[in-house]
Amino acid sequence: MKEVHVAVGVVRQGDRILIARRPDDAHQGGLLEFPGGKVEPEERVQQALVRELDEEVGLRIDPRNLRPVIGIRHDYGDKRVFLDVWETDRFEGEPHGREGQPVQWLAVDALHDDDFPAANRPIIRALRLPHQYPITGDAGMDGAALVDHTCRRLAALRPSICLFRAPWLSRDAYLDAAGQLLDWCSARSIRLMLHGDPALLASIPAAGIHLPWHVARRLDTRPLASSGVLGVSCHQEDELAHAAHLGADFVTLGPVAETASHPDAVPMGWPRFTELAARATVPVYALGGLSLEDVERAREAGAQGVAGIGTWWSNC
Ligand SMILES: Nc1nc2c([nH]c(=O)n2[C@H]2C[C@H](O)[C@@H](COP(=O)(O)OP(=O)(O)OP(=O)(O)O)O2)c(=O)[nH]1
Ligand SMILES: [Mg+2]
Repeated sequence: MKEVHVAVGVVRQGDRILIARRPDDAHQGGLLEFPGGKVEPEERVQQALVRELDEEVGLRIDPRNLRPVIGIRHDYGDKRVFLDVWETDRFEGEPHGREGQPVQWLAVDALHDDDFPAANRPIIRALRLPHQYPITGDAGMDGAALVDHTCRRLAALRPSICLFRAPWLSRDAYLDAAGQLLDWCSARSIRLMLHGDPALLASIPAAGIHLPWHVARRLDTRPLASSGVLGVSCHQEDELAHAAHLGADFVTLGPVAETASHPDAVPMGWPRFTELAARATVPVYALGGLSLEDVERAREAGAQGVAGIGTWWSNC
């Protein structure tokens, strides 16, 4: 079955997104959708999206204002699609359903998986995630010093999500520090991710769990409810597939470049990263030897953004 290349548009106004309803008689009919449609032969995806947004909802967009969100391959059984998703918050015109379809502005939190075609799940995940995923560092630091330092760095960066990674601590020491960080983060709307075994969440009700690959590989089903956030550390293609099978909300993939925290790991480089991200069916953060300056480059390579220690931990 030939794959259909679909240009999909995430049009933002503040924190709300333009959503349409697919006609009852269309493929995946009756469900909600991001406006868009098939890329015609000879058309670039951005051109196709500019055309579709005009035809479907009456908006005029400059293709230079489109930014990549994610690319998702999905097999519906009766149709195979490649959803090539782009976003913009710059448009002219008042959106209206030019093909008679209802359109509305919905907050990201009001987008529910079951209202959309199945292929949209990772798109909704991607829209809920930021472009930076900071990970704590500094092997050897512990106790109050580690908690204080982490809070100071978080106060400076103000991320919306953060991974507390400290594999050098005992389980008790890790849980103690994580409990203090959770109080601090909750008061500032920072989603704190724990690192390691899903059972940690029973002691500390953090936003979610990030599984190192050696933990992820032993699991066969998603280890937490869909309201929690599941991240998985991946390094190669079969690991990405397993993370998707576990229902991961996102993965990290790397190392992309050489990194001081894992000096023995062989970097995959941007070309390989781009290839793997294109085949992934969950949002992928680029990891390893990157800094905040690499966010744009990572997004061009198909990433959700940049994850890492070096991105924010030093330069206190
Ligand atoms: N536009 C859009 N299509 C989606 C989404 N999710 C999803 O699985 N699809 C699928 C459904 C369709 O099989 C395909 C898009 O086709 P379409 O019906 O929008 O194509 P089109 O606008 O060119 O319409 P037509 O010429 O076939 O009438 O992608 C989504 O969020 N937006
Ligand atoms: Mg369409």
